[in-house]
Amino acid sequence: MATRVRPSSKRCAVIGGSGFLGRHLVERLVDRGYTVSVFDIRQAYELPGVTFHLGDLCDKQALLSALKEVSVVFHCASPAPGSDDRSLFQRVNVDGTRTVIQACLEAGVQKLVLTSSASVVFEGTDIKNGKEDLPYAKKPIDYYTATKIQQEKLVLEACSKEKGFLTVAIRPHGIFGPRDPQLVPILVDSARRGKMKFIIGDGSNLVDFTYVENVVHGHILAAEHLKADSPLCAQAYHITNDEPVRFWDFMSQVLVGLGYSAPRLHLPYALVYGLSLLLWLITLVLRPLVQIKPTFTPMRVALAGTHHYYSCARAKQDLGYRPPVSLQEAITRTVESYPHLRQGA
Ligand SMILES: NC(=O)c1ccc[n+]([C@@H]2O[C@H](COP(=O)([O-])OP(=O)(O)OC[C@H]3O[C@@H](n4cnc5c(N)ncnc54)[C@H](O)[C@@H]3O)[C@@H](O)[C@H]2O)c1
Ligand SMILES: CC(C)CCC[C@@H](C)[C@H]1CC[C@H]2C3=C(CC[C@]12C)[C@@]1(C)CC[C@H](O)[C@@H](C(=O)O)[C@@H]1CC3
Repeated sequence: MATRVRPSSKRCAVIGGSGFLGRHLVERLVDRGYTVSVFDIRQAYELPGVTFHLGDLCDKQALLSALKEVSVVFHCASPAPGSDDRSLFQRVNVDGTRTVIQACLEAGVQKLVLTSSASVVFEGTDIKNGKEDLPYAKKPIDYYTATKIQQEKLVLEACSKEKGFLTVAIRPHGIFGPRDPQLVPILVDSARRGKMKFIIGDGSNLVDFTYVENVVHGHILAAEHLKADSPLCAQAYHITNDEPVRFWDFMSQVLVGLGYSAPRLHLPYALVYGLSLLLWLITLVLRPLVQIKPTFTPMRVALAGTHHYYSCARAKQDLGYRPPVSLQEAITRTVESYPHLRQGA
C-alpha cells in the first residue's frame, strides 16, 4: 500500500496565482520561505522557485497533479468581475470551487484559504462599518456577487475537523496597487474619454480601498493561524486598510497624481443609477446585434455613490491583523507604479 507523504506546512498552492492578487501573494510567500505551486489557466510571469501548472480549476485531474504534497491551498481565481457571462461565473466560481474542495480532500490538503469579497453582503445600499455577521445579499447586484456568495458558503461548509480539512474565507474590499488591471486602468480610460468630470451624489460617501500587500498579509496570517482549535475554522474575515475614505477623494487623488483633473460637477445619484439601469437593459436587448460595454454600469454607479466600508475588528482580534501599509503610502506607491498611464504618456 502506498504511504502518503505528510505535506510540509510550507508547501502551498495558489489557484489564480497568475492574477493581480495571486501574483502579489506568490511573491510574498516565496519571501517567507514557502515552496509555491501556481495553478492558473495562464502563466503571466516566471519566478525562481515557483512551479506553474496550467489548467482549468474545473478539471479535477489537472488540480490533483498540482496539489501533490501541498498542505495549504489559496484559492484566488475568478472570472473578471466586469464580465456579464452568467454561465462562466457559475462554472468557475461555483462548480469549479466544488471541484477545488474535492481535489483538496483527495490530495490530503490540510487548509484552504478562499479569497471571497466583502461584496457578498452588498446590495447597492449603504453599509457603514459592516461586520461579518451581516446577512449575505438577498438580491446580489450582479452574477459575480451572486456566485461569490455561493462560493464562500461552499468553502466554509466544507470545513471539517474530523477530516483534518480546515477552511477560512478572506473578504477584501476594493483591492488596489501595482499591476491591478481594473481600478486604475478603468479610471484612467474613463478620464481619457472625458467621462470623469462628474461626482455621483454629494461626494461624502465613505468606502474601503485596500492596498494589495495588506490583503496578502491578511491571507498569510489566516493560513498560519488556521488550526483545529482556533476560532478561524469556517469563518469569514474582512481585510481592509482600516481607513475608510471618501470614494471621490480617493478617485481624485489617483487622477490628480497621474496628471488628470479631479471630477467637480455633481450629478444626483438616483438619476445616474436610473440611467445606468436603462443603458444596461438596452445593451441586453441589442446584444445579438451589437456588443456595447458601458462605463457606468449599475454596479459601478452603486459602488461610487453609496457608503460601503467594513469593520476588520474580527481580523484584528483573531489574526492579530494590522494593515502594514497606510492608505497615503499605498496611493503614492500605486500612482508611481503606472508611469505609462500618466496624462500625455
Ligand atoms: N480586485 C478586487 O478589488 C477584489 C476585491 C475583493 C475580492 N477579490 C477577489 O480576489 C480574487 C483575485 O482577484 P484579482 O483582482 O487578482 O483577479 P485577476 O483577474 O487578476 O486574477 C484572477 C486569476 O484567476 C485565473 N482564473 C480565472 N478562471 C480560472 C479557471 N477557470 N481556472 C484557473 N484559473 C482561473 C485568471 O487567469 C487570473 O490569473 C478573486 O477571487 C476576486 O473575486 C478581488
Ligand atoms: C467609472 C467610475 C464611476 C468608477 C471607476 C472605478 C471603478 C472601475 C472601481 C471603483 C470601485 C471598484 C470596485 C470593484 C471593481 C472596480 C471598481 C468598480 C470591485 C467590484 C471588484 C470586485 C471586488 O470583489 C469588489 C469588492 O468587494 O472589493 C470591488 C469593489 C470595488
